[in-house]
Amino acid sequence: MSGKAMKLVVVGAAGRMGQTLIRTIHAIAGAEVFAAVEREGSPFVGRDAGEIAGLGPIGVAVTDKPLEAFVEAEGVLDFTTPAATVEFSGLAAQARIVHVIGTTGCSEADEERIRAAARHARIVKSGNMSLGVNLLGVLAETAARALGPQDWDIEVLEMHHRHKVDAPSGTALLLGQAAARGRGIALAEHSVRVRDGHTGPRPAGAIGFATLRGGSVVGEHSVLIAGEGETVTLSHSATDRSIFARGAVQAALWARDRKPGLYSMLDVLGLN
Ligand SMILES: NC(=O)C1=CN([C@@H]2O[C@H](COP(=O)(O)OP(=O)(O)OC[C@H]3O[C@@H](n4cnc5c(N)ncnc54)[C@H](OP(=O)(O)O)[C@@H]3O)[C@@H](O)[C@H]2O)C=CC1
Ligand SMILES: O=C(O)C1=N[C@H](C(=O)O)C[C@H](O)C1
Repeated sequence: MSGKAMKLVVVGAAGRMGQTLIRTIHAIAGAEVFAAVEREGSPFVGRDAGEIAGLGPIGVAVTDKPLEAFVEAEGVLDFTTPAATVEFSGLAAQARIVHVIGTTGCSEADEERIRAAARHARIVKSGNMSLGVNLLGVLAETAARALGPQDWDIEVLEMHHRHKVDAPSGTALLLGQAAARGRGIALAEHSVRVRDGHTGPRPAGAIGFATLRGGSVVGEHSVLIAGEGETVTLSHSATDRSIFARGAVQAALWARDRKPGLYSMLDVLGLN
């Protein structure tokens, strides 16, 4: 383990998570904001990343040249868009640095490109970087295993702010995957993501998803397991994005001395 602060690049540095990451890394002794990246044409290119994040100047100007930043760095923290993340995974693999991916809404084709990059890079990817949600996933898996599909119905409910562009959330899918693992089934074959009109009765063993959007909600998730006359509800409320940023920095530090591969926050947190 190196004693020096880990040199981290924040991509999407002017975004909601990007700014939170800049503030979080700045406050952690074992990590430093080495570079900050925004897309070509962004009005933030050339501005100081600390000023954008409300810290005051930190001497790191936002750049639109990710590879130049990556080759001198040790890790990249990426909460951007699926298209950008796929591109960054190739560049991070080329530069042989750690890539922490928080971006959600990736397609199966995107996931395949990320798996390919993980042959050369150390990638940690999770729909939610917080300790609380990853523990909730473990609890949901245990509950789903104990409460069988003939008598108990699983529904995942989530709410996020009005700006969120993907649904269901990455966290809702992570929780659905955990419940499916508990039941020993493939989520893709049992998930019900939309209901509208005359749907007919609920198929036994389905894992349903419901999505709410509005206001400034950081992230609300519940797994409801409903039986005859009783419902078990497992919930998590995020009130501050710093929980995701701290998890991302922890993931980068954890992956620093690992072999190339695709890891999850369960690996980082020792919950696997
Ligand atoms: N896993 C987790 O724990 C969490 C995951 N997320 C996920 O992180 C992602 C980002 O969320 P949020 O911060 O709210 O979104 P924002 O839209 O606020 O931020 C995204 C940033 O990425 C920038 N960006 C887009 N494309 C590129 C590119 N090619 N190069 C560099 N920068 C780029 C955007 O710039 P521009 O606006 O100019 O396009 C923007 O500044 C979402 O997928 C969200 O679901 C969020 C929180 C926690
Ligand atoms: O877009 C967000 O804001 C969040 N996205 C992640 C998700 O899709 O689950 C994590 C968190 O809930 C916030």
